[in-house]
Amino acid sequence: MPQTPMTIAVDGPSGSGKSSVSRAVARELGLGYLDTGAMYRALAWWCLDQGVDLSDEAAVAQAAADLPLTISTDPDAPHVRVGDVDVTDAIREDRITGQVSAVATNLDVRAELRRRQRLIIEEQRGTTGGVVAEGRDLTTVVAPDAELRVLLTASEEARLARRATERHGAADAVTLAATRDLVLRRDREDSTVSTFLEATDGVVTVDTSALTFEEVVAALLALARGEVRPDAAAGTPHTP
Ligand SMILES: Nc1ncnc2c1ncn2[C@@H]1O[C@H](COP(=O)(O)OP(=O)(O)OP(=O)(O)O)[C@@H](O)[C@H]1O
Ligand SMILES: Nc1ccn([C@H]2C[C@H](O)[C@@H](COP(=O)(O)O)O2)c(=O)n1
Repeated sequence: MPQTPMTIAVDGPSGSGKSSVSRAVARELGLGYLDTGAMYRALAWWCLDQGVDLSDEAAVAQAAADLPLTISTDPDAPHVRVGDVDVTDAIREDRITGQVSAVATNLDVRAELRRRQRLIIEEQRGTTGGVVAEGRDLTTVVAPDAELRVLLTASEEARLARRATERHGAADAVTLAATRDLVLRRDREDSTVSTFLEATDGVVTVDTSALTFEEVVAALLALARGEVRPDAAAGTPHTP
């Protein structure tokens, strides 16, 4: 546990490696891990389960206010529950991935989930000593005062290949085409309400396109431990 509380905020587009890298960094530093995308996914799941029309903005905002969500911050045992239902796996299904942006672009929903995210971050700072929190608006809106803010990027090609390999075991013409919509359309829609394609002032950009997973984790750990000076200039790429 760090001597002074530490929040590491990580943003980036789909497939840049936010979830997997943030979880590994949290584990290594003994911090909590907060997957904010899972909160938007859980709300989408609940709306569909309750028969709420995702295009009815007022109804979806009300669902966000009522959402009986429990999310684990243990990087070794991530789980998400809505009421008594464990939705950890269900929220990763394509039907949720394909529709979650409708929920995530609702501004009332964002206000409510950000409120909950800030509470979790504060709670983690007082218990485990901090948290690695990842999503699309952590560095800019949810935790702009985080001790370390990182934007993970990767080329479109690299991101599609990673997701295709994860979903289908290979990145060929067919699997890349099947993955394209779930990655690129979603980023297009999500970027209408958040800034995660370019770094804002003071956010360190790590381009992961040509880095292995282990190299990206090592780069973030070096930044967190102060072994590498985060260049305060906006969007300065970091090369480990
Ligand atoms: N540097 C890397 N090189 C190769 N594969 C990677 C790298 N980083 C992550 N991956 C793999 O890429 C896939 C996507 O990573 P991850 O789920 O962490 O991305 P993400 O940014 O959280 O995406 P999303 O926002 O869609 O949830 C995973 O299968 C992960 O293991
Ligand atoms: N802070 C966040 C986190 C996530 N979202 C949106 C973007 C995605 O479409 C969806 C699920 O995120 P993922 O699990 O794929 O990272 O939630 C957001 O708008 N803001």
